Amino acid sequence: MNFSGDQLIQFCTNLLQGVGVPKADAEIVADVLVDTSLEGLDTHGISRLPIYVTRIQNGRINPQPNIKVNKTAPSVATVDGDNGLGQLVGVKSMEVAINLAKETGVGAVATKHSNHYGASSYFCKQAAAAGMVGLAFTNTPSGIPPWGGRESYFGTNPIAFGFPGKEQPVVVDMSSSIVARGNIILAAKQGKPIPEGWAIDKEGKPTTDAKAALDGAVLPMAGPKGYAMALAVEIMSGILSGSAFGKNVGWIYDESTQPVDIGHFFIALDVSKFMPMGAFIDRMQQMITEIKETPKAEGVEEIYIPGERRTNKAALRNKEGVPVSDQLLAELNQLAQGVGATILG
Ligand SMILES: NC(=O)c1ccc[n+]([C@@H]2O[C@H](COP(=O)([O-])OP(=O)(O)OC[C@H]3O[C@@H](n4cnc5c(N)ncnc54)[C@H](O)[C@@H]3O)[C@@H](O)[C@H]2O)c1
Ligand SMILES: O=C(O)C[C@H](O)C(=O)O
Repeated sequence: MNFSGDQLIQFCTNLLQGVGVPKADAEIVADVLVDTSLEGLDTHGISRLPIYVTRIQNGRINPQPNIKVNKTAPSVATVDGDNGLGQLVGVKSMEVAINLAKETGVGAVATKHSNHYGASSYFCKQAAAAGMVGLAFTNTPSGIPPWGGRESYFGTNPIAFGFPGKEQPVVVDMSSSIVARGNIILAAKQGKPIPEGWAIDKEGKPTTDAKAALDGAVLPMAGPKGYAMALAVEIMSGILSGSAFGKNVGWIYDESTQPVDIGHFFIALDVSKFMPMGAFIDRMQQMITEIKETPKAEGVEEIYIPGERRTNKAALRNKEGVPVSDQLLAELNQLAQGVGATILG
């Protein structure tokens, strides 16, 4: 069944309020999740809500965090997320980075004691909408082995950038793994195999069995370069923030009640402190036009700018609604009924 963005935001907000998240915070988290689903990232949008809700219910995530901001220098702050929902902590942290950058041109924020924050692109778009270049990094439970190892150590650690653009921001957002683990989680849920080359099992052997891959490891993107990128992101978001890093990050997918202690890092750069915004946008537009005019390889219909396909998908889903599988719908409605929230559909 398809649901509109507004229906989904209302539903997610109610469900989160049902487990004790204050309305204003629930609305922020709902907006991140639904925006992600609208953009077609079904692995990181509302499909993640059941896990967040059950983690709140079993005391693993704090529904009412006291998020503390400590400004340590004119352009620098640290944030303690108090084990709140990652989307909320992420939005608040990027807000701090943007405000610092408005003053000094640059804002850098290291965030600790957080949770899985979903798709990095949201926070980068938040910065781009404020006329900033935005960067977001996060670690996540181990998924990638160090190059040459056969057991995972690093998270699937995404790195993301957002740049203001004429009609839409340019957003580069990618995990350090060959695919985000969300794709493997989804395949395991649906009982489907995964393509060769994505993962190894716990013995370090290549596997196409999604469940075996979740017990094993996801391979880094671009071989050793993905490993190097995962390591850099781990340092930025885990080590520099004072959060857990590597194997010490809690595994989100078990029934433990211990906080996972994920860390993030956010940077905002005020474009207007480098050049007039109009000049930047014109230069961006010239680059985009030149890229689009590149002669196409055989069989290619269009050259896309990073983030463009997600924006196109959002335009489509804003018209047609977001498809929600029967399985996810049943899962969400069961949770909603359990906490007395309005069901979807
Ligand atoms: N919170 C977490 O712990 C966590 C961990 C890993 C990934 N993620 C999220 O998972 C999501 C998916 O990550 P991913 O690595 O699978 O992304 P992806 O492979 O879909 O895209 C990676 C990048 O390549 C660009 N791209 C891909 N195909 C393109 C094409 N044909 N033309 C132009 N650009 C193209 C995309 O715009 C994007 O910038 C991201 O939002 C990421 O932040 C989150
Ligand atoms: O799912 C995770 O553990 C992290 C991330 O969201 C991913 O999809 O890789």
